[in-house]
Amino acid sequence: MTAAIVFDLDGTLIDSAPDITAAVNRMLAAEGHRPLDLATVTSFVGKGLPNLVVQVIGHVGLDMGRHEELSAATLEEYNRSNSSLTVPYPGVVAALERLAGDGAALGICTNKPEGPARQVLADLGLARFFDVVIGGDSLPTRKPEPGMLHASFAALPNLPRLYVGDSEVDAETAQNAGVPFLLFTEGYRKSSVSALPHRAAFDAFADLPGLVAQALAI
Ligand SMILES: O=C(O)COP(=O)(O)O
Ligand SMILES: [Mg+2]
Repeated sequence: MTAAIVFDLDGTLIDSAPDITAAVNRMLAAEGHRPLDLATVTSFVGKGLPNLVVQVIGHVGLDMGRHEELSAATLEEYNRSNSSLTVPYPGVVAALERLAGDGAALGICTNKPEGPARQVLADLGLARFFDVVIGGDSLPTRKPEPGMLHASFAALPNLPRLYVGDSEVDAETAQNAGVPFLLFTEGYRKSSVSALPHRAAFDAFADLPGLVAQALAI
């Protein structure tokens, strides 16, 4: 099976919301605010760090005029510790090993800033699988604009393309880029599975290699 397969990161390959929440809460603590719970912060993940901070500011009633400063503070807190509470979803490593072993070229297209994305991939032993990592600050646009996904595939061999993600943003990005979308249902999506356009959906990474083979056979 030869394919170019690009993955979203947060909520798709890794459950990173606990470290993101901890970073947000360290920023809030420095502002004298009580912590937010995991579900609240998780609901803010998906459109990149600047958007997450917009939502945090709105939620707790901080001054939106301080967005840039609070974004920098949140990123600094996240960079201080971004993989201690973060784990790959079950079966991710085995699925990536299988896909790579079958000859697939793999990439990452995440709205997380590129620096911490690379750091977390390295810390969790996942960096070796990926020939390209495009982050939310790598290009002038971010998902759901199609540019990041186009750039990810452009860095990989010219093979049949698949994009794997967990969220509304990913489904929209795949549509905008004209790439078949495989939806991981156990990440951070807010809509029902049926509301998100997808070629196939899966809730366990053990099923991914089979779904990829099916998608390529169409
Ligand atoms: O940082 C975010 O907002 C989400 O990142 P993702 O694109 O890997 O889901
Ligand atoms: Mg995601």
